[in-house]
Amino acid sequence: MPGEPPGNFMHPRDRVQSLEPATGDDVGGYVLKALLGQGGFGTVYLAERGGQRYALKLLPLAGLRDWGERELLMLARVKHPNVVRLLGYWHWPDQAPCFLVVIMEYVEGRRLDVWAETENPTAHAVLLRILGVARALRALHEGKALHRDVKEANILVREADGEAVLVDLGVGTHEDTSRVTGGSLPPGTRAYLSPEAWRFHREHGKAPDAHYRSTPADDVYALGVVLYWLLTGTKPFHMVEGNDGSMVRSGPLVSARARNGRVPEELSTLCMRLLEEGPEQRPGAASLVAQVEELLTRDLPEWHAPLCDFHDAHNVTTRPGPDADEEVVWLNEVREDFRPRRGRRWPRPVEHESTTPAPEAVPAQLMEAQASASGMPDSVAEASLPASTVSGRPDSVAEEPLPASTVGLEPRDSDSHRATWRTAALGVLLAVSCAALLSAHLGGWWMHSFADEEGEPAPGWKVAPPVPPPESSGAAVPHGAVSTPAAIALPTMPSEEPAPVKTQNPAGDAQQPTSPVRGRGSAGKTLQAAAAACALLGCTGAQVRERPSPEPCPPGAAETMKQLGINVGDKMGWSFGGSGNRVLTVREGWTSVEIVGADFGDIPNGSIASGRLILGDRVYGRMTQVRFRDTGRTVPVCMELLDGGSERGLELEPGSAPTNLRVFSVGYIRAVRSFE
Ligand SMILES: Nc1ncnc2c1ncn2[C@@H]1O[C@H](COP(=O)(O)OP(=O)(O)OP(=O)(O)O)[C@@H](O)[C@H]1O
Repeated sequence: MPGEPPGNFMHPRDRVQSLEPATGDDVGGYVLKALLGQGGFGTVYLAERGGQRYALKLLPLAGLRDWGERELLMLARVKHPNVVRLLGYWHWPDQAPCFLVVIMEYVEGRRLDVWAETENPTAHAVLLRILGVARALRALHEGKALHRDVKEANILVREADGEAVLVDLGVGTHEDTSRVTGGSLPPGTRAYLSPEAWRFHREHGKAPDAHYRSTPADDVYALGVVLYWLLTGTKPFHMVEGNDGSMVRSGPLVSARARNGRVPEELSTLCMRLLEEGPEQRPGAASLVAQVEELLTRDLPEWHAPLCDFHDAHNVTTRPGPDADEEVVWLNEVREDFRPRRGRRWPRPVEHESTTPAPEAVPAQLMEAQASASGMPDSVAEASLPASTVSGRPDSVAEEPLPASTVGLEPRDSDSHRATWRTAALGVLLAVSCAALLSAHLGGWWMHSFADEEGEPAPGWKVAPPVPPPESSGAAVPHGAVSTPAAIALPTMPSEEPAPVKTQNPAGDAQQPTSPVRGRGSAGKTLQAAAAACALLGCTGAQVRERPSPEPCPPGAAETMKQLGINVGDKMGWSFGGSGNRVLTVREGWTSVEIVGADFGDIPNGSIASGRLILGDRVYGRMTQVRFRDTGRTVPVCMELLDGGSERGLELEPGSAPTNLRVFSVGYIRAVRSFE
């Protein structure tokens, strides 16, 4: 559904949340197996019935009936292999219906952004997916319908045949349907809105009855944004606030090929045509299909080379430079000779655990081949999840900059510690096996050795710190420049390098420029987590750390996020301080992270999110305020920290101790309705 709920929208789901079913529940004979996605309006589950799998979308009836029925109408109208298929619907529960339940075919696959991040596709492969979406749009447009929310998150790449399937017609419209939205902007997601929609908003936004009427050219433009991101790893523009308060583009449009020299010229030209300023200059969907089909006949090598550089175990930085901030520039400016890194992530080598001598660096592609050949998991972030539940990032995020309230950085990318994934994985395996054995047999001893290493555990570490109920403090969640003990710890190991990071005050002010990081490779993390959890839990006997208690958002956070164009579930990158992907040491308490990768809604890239780190079975981050990088404006938000695999909280890295929590320095930050 829309990235941006319409007008003066009060979320009806808040009213029915307690009635909402959960995984494992039976909804009219369909057993909910897994959460596939939760958007601004509905919740989508993988469900099973009679051995068959389905996707069930639950939309609260209260207030959303129009939207739900609109989605039904749209789905019923369009029957196309590249559009998700409607199988039925009913109101649930039968006695006192609260939800519209839409039954759809289950598209087993990955979101387009996840697919791209994992596969590091070629121009040819990208074009095949664009062809599927173009065909879907052609069918919609020929049927006088518009999708109005074309974006990576609404395109699934079906595992079985690789076809792109368009989902979420919830804010689509048909020439016969009545208008549901208010306001001068159409529903949809800001980064994908056409220039003419923004122009209309600028010129007529203040008029009470102004209503932008979307056209097929809006869908085509949005597909252009998708294509541009697939080719370059960045959005064509960032929207920034202009002098008059309206949203304007951050700079001129740079061709896809200028951003990434691996993009074939003709494909770049096509992409730029989709992004033309004037709607009449863009091709219609039918013409687009024909042009794409024609381009697919090209057979030059450049069409079959990966568009981006591969991640490998150590290339977490791009190019060496006299100044590390060069990479920050890379993130924000035109780069002719650099590409974002994509492809399956590498197991992070566990340099300190492995005693194997470092082999020579192995080219990324070759390493990938080795990884596949051996059958070892090469992408743990995705290996253990149903494909379509793996969420990806909407922008080139996992490879970005940061500040932080951190100390104790442990470099991951040192040449002197190079090891292949094989030796690294073996190292982890051995370390974990040992950890498990030791914890089982020598728990007391280990606890003792911990005390030796860390000194007396800090008071309160034996149980997860209770989260004070919001009423108890008078404020729901601390925000503003309130400081709990700083989430800064001293380096714990002599081998750790001094932290090349800035420090921050509790309000989250960045005091030094940031250094960049790259996406985290996460294979082996389960094992590492096991080791770390064992270190923290098993060896201390009876203490079991659990998740922190749920908490509501700070007052005003939901409204503010809505105004900023951020919906519940939206994600962006975050980073703790330092240069590069790092394990670093933090403590519970107030902390700050940098929002990295792109603007998050209207929050500028590089702004500082602050909140608390809480130790449970993992380290949970609850961010309750954001300070804008450019204006210094501080607003309440409700966002949680996810790790690089989009799991809530940060995994404890080996070597964590109660007062010195070792975590990885980058991940995702997600807008939430409450802290669960
Ligand atoms: N038929 C399907 N098969 C598999 N996964 C699906 C299906 N429909 C939706 N999903 C997954 O669920 C996610 C949310 O679905 P959808 O976009 O329809 O919900 P929404 O509430 O409208 O979300 P949003 O407000 O974010 O757009 C999708 O991004 C996709 O990953």
